[in-house]
Amino acid sequence: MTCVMSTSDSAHCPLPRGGGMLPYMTTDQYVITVDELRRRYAGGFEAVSGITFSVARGEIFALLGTNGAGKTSTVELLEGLAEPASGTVRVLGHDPYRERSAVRPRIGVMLQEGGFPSDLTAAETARMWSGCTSGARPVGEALELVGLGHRADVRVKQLSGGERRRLDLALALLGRPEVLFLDEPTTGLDAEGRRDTWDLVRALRDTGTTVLLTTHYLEEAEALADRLAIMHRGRIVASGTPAEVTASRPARIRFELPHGVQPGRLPLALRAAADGRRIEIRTHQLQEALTELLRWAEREGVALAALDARSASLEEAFLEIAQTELDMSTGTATGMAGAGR
Ligand SMILES: Nc1ncnc2c1ncn2[C@@H]1O[C@H](COP(=O)(O)OP(=O)(O)OP(=O)(O)O)[C@@H](O)[C@H]1O
Repeated sequence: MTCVMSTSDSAHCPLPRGGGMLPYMTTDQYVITVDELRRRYAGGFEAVSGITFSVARGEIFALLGTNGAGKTSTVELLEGLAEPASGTVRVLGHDPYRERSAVRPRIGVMLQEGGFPSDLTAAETARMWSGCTSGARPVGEALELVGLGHRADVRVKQLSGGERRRLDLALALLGRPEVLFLDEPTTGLDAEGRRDTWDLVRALRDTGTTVLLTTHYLEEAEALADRLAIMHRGRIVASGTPAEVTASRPARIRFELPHGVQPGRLPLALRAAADGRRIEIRTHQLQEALTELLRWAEREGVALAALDARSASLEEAFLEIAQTELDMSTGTATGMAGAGR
């Protein structure tokens, strides 16, 4: 949990190597830069193994990954809670660990688990927090922002898990942070709460706040992130905009052939996996393949039941990447080109 206050900017960032930087950006437009970052725990286990990325001002950047991939370990380095084993981190032009006093006032942090005194009400908790935050917004405003205005006088121990997550977010927002770190911000929220949080995060981005979030919900990353990086075992294995990450994965066309029409009658290029009458085609040329299929169906007078054509979702891309990485680590894969390597 963080106290959030305010000071002035002096962005001065080293250039990150690798695929982390947008070509049209200059270094001072990046508020977070990470270069060859490593983190080791006592005992020598390396949880973060040389990652490089950068986040531009006013951007929402998502860190995704399998359990234990190193997301929280990375975010803690960005928040200045621990010192890297090697590599560099700059947040708003400063080393967040060594120049903590310059960085902390300008960032807001929502940890995975916020520890609140359970006997205080939501408003009392926020007021306590506000006491160590310079330039804090009014407590009522912070609670309203996260939809907790009507629960201000309820004790923390009586709030639901989702409401506590919202209170956590309200505290992170108290100091009007320039950079907001959100570690799994919507875990425990219902569908409506999740959508509300997405709207709030987008609104913050639209007013210039830079947001770095971790999430297990791929749908959340797809809906929110301007850019993202997928981590696996301490390394970034894919990165880019959601569209870039999914574009490298094949699209899918599914349909059922009518009785009496054999899969062998499909145009040659489209013959793909057939499971009885059910056909699945995987293709990197969705438009061309679909056009060819529909023309063939019209020509042959074939009705395609349950026709479904779609680009790969982030979830499919993620699962494929995770599986490929797993296969590679057990020596059974054919290989994978990670965009962020
Ligand atoms: N204090 C610690 N000491 C030793 N190892 C740790 C410590 N904290 C985390 N780890 C290990 O580091 C690895 C990365 O953990 P981390 O919490 O960063 O992953 P994550 O991607 O955030 O995972 P999740 O999605 O499950 O929250 C894991 O293997 C974890 O067991």
